[in-house]
Amino acid sequence: MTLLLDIAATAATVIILVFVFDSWRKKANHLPPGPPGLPILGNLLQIPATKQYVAFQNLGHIYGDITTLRVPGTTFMILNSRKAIFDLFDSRSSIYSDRPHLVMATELMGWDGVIVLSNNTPRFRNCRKLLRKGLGPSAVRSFVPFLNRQCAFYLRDLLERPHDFTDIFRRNSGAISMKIAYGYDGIAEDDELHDLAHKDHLYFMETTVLGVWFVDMFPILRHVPQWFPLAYFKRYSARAKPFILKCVNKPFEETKRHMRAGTAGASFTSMLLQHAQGDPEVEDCIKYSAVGILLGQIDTTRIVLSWFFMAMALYPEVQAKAQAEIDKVVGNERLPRIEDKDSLPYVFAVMKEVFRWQPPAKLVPHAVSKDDEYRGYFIPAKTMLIANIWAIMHDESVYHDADKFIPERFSEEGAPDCLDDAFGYGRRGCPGILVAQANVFVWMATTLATFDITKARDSRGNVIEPKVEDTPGAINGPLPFKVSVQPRSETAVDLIKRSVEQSKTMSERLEVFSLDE
Ligand code: HEM
Repeated sequence: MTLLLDIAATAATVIILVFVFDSWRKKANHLPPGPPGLPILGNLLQIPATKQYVAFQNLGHIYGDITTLRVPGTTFMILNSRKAIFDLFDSRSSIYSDRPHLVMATELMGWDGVIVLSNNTPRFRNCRKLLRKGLGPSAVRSFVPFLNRQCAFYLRDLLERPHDFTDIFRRNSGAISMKIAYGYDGIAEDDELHDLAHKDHLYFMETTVLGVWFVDMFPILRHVPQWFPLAYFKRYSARAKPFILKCVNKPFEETKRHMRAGTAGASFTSMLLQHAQGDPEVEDCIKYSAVGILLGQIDTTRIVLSWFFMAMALYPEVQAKAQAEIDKVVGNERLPRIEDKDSLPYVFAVMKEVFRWQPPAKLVPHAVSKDDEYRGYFIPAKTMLIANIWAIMHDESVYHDADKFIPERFSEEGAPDCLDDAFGYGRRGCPGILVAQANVFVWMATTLATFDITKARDSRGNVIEPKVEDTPGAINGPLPFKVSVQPRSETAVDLIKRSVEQSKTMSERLEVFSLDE
């Protein structure tokens, strides 16, 4: 009798397992369509090393706006339409807010605590809450005088070293993020820290590129020793990790030291630490959120402004129209300010068009935490889904002549707001959006007020045509290019000099802000 029961129970278990496996197999076979791949390599050879967003957009034309691709170790999906992205990343944000697991960046490099690579865990949600407070409307209002003031120094640098515009963007945006995150003046106070932040950022950019590090595809490789001939990634991470940990810890500890000495000004870190009451978990969240500000701000701002300079050289008529608006509304007695944004709609449209024409984050990856179904397709838990922001911004059915720079498109009826896409989606949307927009707007407006940007000439006087070519990597900036940056007039030079003198007399400190919003 017992034997019979055993046999019956075993048979029932087998039937259930077969049923579960069969229904899983049917579902797994019902993934969104995609190109056939090779055994083992899958679609690896169909993904180019550069301009993946164009290849992904082309696949979308063939297979539809959700395309499945397989590479060794993972299956992922490309979202090529605004509708699919909003349906999943926004409307189903509670399950589409994880990140793909990057072994190289998190486990080997030491970035496991940073927000941008975290899954949607309780810790992540606490950190996002802190970021909402520390970069919310009240905080950003308090940053405005500092951001306005900082423009004068940026223009002075541009006047002195017009050819070094990329370096000027890099150093000034680094200084702004150090100030907001820690209350530091990164240039004057601690050059080493400033350089550390940039080095850190480079490491971050190099190690978060998808599909480049073998160890991300074959996580078992994380266990190979450093001396192993192909273990370049191990040696690289061993070299980099101490810098990363220093960049995470040093400015945070310095801020705490200043707080104990009573010399700390307002900043994201100091304001939030006052309310942390020594709770180590909250302090850890603050520390890593502050690093998120450095990583989030430094390169995006440099990139947006670089594309802006290129656009102004390529489209002089746009530049002239924006300058005419500034001359009429602001005049030449003072520099434009963040508060002028609503009275400068064309300049604001120029800013939007830069974000649309060359979105800094062209491909944005999320991962799904649970099995899901969409339009009858199966999306298994842990699948990485990549929003092709570039494809949406260059969708001809939405933005005509999408490769051209046409700010006027935003005054046409029904034009979508590209800023809803440029800063990401759902619970993962960029927490620095208010700071970024205020900062980028005022840099663009003050540049237009005081400088003419035109195509450069070589030593024989021939025009050097800037090429609209981007760098490979997670954040896409232009390849190095030359433009000519000249002050618009003697009056503009005087205005810059006067503004620098006035700014020197203003407080460098950020104002105290409310954490209630
Ligand atoms: C110039 C412009 C900027 C652009 C275009 C930009 C764009 C983005 C995008 C597309 C994401 C990913 C969103 C997603 O996964 O759906 C992101 C994440 C993030 N950004 Fe920005 N960003 C900019 C500036 C900033 C600034 C100024 C800060 C801080 C002050 C910042 C902090 C962050 C952080 C911490 C994250 C990670 C959020 C998370 O993973 O949950 N960003 N940003």
